[in-house]
Amino acid sequence: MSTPNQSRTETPLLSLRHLKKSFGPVHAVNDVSLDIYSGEVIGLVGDNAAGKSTFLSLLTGYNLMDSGEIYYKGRPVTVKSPRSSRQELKIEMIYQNLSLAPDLPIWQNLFLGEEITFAGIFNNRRRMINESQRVVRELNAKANPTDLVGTLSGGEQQLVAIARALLFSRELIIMDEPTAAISVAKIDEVLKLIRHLKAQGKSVLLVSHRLEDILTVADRIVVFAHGKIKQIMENRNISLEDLVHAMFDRTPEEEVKDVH
Ligand SMILES: Nc1ncnc2c1ncn2[C@@H]1O[C@H](COP(=O)(O)OP(=O)(O)OP(=O)(O)O)[C@@H](O)[C@H]1O
Repeated sequence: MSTPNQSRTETPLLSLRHLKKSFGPVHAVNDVSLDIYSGEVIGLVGDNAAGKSTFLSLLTGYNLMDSGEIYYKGRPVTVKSPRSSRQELKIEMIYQNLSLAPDLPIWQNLFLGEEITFAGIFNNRRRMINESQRVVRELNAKANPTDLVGTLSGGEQQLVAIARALLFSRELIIMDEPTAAISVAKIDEVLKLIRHLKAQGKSVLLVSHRLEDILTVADRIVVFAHGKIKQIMENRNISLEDLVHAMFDRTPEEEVKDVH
């Protein structure tokens, strides 16, 4: 197994090698290799149609790759489905729309599809509520496990989605535009949660068009363009201008001019 990042000696949580996925003539992901380490936050950026979502879908099992290899802690894994991504790669994907059921209480949302049962038959409601209480408290949320998700604020709903990752001991949390649908006041809370996950040794892959969020929390920034990784930047003293330049080869002023 070749390593694109020679500077670190520990075994990566995930090693991705030469991932490829095409849709007809479109090479959406074209020979992407990346190491993801435990306890790091990676920001994923790129222009529209750069291939970010397709790349993530190969990790979460929603699309099957045409070729390439994925190693979990050095062991080769074939991702066959979303379930195998969750169970074998320990990935939790948090979508922009959060994919929560508003009419169900927090505890049922947390255990949806992965219920704790008595001998595989009856749901163990009491245990699921207790476990939910534990993770909700760990995240310093004020909500109760029996509260309906639909009654929670956008920020609290984020928390429920993140609590799922803690509950099932996922190791990589992928967040797709987590700050797009919430108020500016709540953005800091989400960034705080990302730091909390990192402090727990979890890895976070953060996709966001809010580059200031990426610059605030990411350890490394991966720039996608035309289905490939164009650049991997250590997030040290990077300015917004540097990042925009890496993404578009243009200055932010030129970007703004183009938008108007
Ligand atoms: N299911 C699909 N069928 C056909 N083409 C697809 C499919 N999914 C993605 N593509 C194409 O693959 C390319 C990469 O798209 P992708 O959604 O991965 O980019 P992205 O970087 O996530 O873009 P955005 O930031 O706009 O969401 C695009 O040209 C897109 O049209």
